[in-house]
Amino acid sequence: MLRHPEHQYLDIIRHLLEKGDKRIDRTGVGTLSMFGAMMRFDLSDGTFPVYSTKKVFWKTAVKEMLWFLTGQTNIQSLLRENVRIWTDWPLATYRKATGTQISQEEFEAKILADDDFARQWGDLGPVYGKQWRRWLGADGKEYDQVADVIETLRKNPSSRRMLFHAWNVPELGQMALHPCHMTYQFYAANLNGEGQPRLSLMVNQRSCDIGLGNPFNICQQAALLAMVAQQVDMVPGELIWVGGDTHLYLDHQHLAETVLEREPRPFPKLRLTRRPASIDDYRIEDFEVTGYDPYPAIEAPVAV
Ligand SMILES: Nc1nc(=O)c2c([nH]1)NC[C@@H]1CN(c3ccc(C(=O)N[C@@H](CCC(=O)O)C(=O)O)cc3)CN21
Ligand SMILES: O=c1ccn([C@H]2C[C@H](O)[C@@H](COP(=O)(O)O)O2)c(=O)[nH]1
Repeated sequence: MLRHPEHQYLDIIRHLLEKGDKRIDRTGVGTLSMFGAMMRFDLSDGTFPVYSTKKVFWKTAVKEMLWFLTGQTNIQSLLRENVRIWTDWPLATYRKATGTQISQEEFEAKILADDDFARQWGDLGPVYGKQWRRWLGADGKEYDQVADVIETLRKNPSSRRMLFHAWNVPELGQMALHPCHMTYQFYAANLNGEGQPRLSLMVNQRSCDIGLGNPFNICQQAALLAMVAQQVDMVPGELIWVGGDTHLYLDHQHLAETVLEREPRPFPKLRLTRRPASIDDYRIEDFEVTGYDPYPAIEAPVAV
């Protein structure tokens, strides 16, 4: 039998536990780290790579991807979707600036209720959405990299220039966090053969939190590939994920040991229930996921 593709994830975790380079990182938590990791997932049969060895809240991850695609950078619109994974960063800024010890719940409630407060305290700076959809050029123009890739896929799908990038050097200092998943490069195959062309996506991620971030990143990147493929009348091929500094936070060792004790179960399938008019029109209800039967979730703190 073919080895379950989730073993690629488990192999990285095992490698980090056994051979990871121990260091203090920016957050002060400390990590076991390695440099240069790759995983490949064949999505051509509708597979949706949501790990099974811990429950992954895939809807939250896909909602984050939909939020990137809107071009927005304020957590208010994320909180409206009940996605709370980005609150810690503006919350830390607010606490530091005001000296108050407001709770996360109270802070989120204020962001939701008060637009002025949200404008002042809820913005993450020019992070992913801004760079993907409205990269500000030195010529003063805004560039929609996602729309450009989709147009090239339609007009010139053998192009080697189909990518978007978030590492906007002059704006790095204004971002709450530097981009982690940086380049999204597309590749179309079987352009002259029978049937629909196959679209693949390679993501280059400079920094990867293997316990919390990676499970989200893999399934949201697969969701993006499904959307773009549908928009250009192709079918998903492979998702190829390449990690730079790939690390396990030292307070995630229980997570690592628990997933390694579990035998992966089959990945679920993804079906898009309708064909929205453009890449801007997808909603979470369009994602139908069947056959997801994970082991229980594993709680772990996020390093801020
Ligand atoms: N240290 C760190 N790791 C990350 O993965 C990460 C960052 N920082 N900063 C920016 C974003 C925020 N991300 C996050 C943040 C939190 C969770 C998290 O807590 N996940 C839990 C609960 C999910 C939920 O409540 O819906 C999980 O079990 O997956 C996941 C991704 C990914 N990114
Ligand atoms: O989508 C994401 C976003 C963030 N991460 C992780 C990777 C690192 O652990 C931190 C970012 O810290 P840096 O010091 O800027 O590298 O967030 C992720 O895995 N996935």
